[in-house]
Amino acid sequence: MTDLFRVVRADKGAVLVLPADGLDGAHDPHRVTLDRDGLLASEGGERLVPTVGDWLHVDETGPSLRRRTTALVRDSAGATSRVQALAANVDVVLVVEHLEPDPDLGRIERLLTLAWRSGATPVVVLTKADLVPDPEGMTSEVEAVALAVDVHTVSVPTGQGLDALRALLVPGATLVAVGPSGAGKSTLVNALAGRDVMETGERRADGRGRHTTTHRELVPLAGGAMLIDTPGIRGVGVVADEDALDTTFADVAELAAACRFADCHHAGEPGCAIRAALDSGELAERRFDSWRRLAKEAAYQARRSDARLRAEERDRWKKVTKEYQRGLRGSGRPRP
Ligand SMILES: Nc1nc2c(ncn2[C@@H]2O[C@H](COP(=O)(O)OP(=O)(O)OP(=O)(O)O)[C@@H](O)[C@H]2O)c(=O)[nH]1
Ligand SMILES: [Zn+2]
Repeated sequence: MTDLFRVVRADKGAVLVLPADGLDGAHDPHRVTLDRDGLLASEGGERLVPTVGDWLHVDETGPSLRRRTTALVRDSAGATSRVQALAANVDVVLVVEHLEPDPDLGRIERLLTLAWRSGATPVVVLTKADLVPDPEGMTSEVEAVALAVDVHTVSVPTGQGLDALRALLVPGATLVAVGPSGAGKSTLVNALAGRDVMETGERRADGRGRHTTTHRELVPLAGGAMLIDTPGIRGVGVVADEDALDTTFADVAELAAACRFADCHHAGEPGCAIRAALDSGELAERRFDSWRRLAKEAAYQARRSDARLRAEERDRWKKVTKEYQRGLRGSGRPRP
């Protein structure tokens, strides 16, 4: 017997799963307990921490994670820890940002980089259009930094822009909403689901403190699409790989490629196309700084992950050598 399940929620010691043929929301999820290390075998051979959106294959030999088609990963703190998968097998990443207070362009760029890195398609959703006098003008400002990305401006109370988002909910599609706390992710998920599946800030405006989403959860929608709500991401350690950065900042990458020196630091070298664009106003200082900050993080993460790989390789060899020596001892031959 083989069966396919989808992880709808991942907790510390267990995951909740729904059968692939029962993702219509009519079933109660099953609980799959994890072993003490919280890992599961995967198709690729590695043991992984399961995350929401993962497909779980179960047969006589036990559960095993299917290879992820896409993965939204963030940098987890600590020098030895690996990246943490926030969601897997996602088709569209909704980068949710409020219009009131003012949208944070740097945060949008950061989350777009996270989204591009995942392999899924990013879409920007600007919420609370009902609270600002000029949503169109603000949308244009965001469009100018979200290159090649669709930007939708919505309001849940008025229903503005929701149909355009519903068009993304094609059967079988998985969408994940990311953004800061209070951006309106849960409100949006509820509006798209047509029922209150996630608690929102509104519900506990009763003095018991504002509700904030505390866990990630996959919500199967009636039309066959699936939506993942995530807790507000505060200063996410974006795992910014270079390709993702070059996509988010295609304009900056193009300029940098036109600098006279291939290793230009854009710090006053002759023939620097970036400097020229900053001077002419073609490139905004804010955007350049945002790119530089993320590029620095990417370089740091790359060095750290190299160091980790080297350490793992060293450990592996230590083990191999030890086993070899043990083997020699066992065979009665002299140790080298
Ligand atoms: N006026 C207005 N308020 C909205 C809109 N969308 C969300 N809100 C309000 O904004 C507050 C925060 O919304 P949530 O949906 O809880 O935000 P969230 O992004 O899920 O926040 P976390 O769970 O903390 O990550 C709530 O009081 C919502 O009612 C909107 O389109 N217009
Ligand atoms: Zn330069």
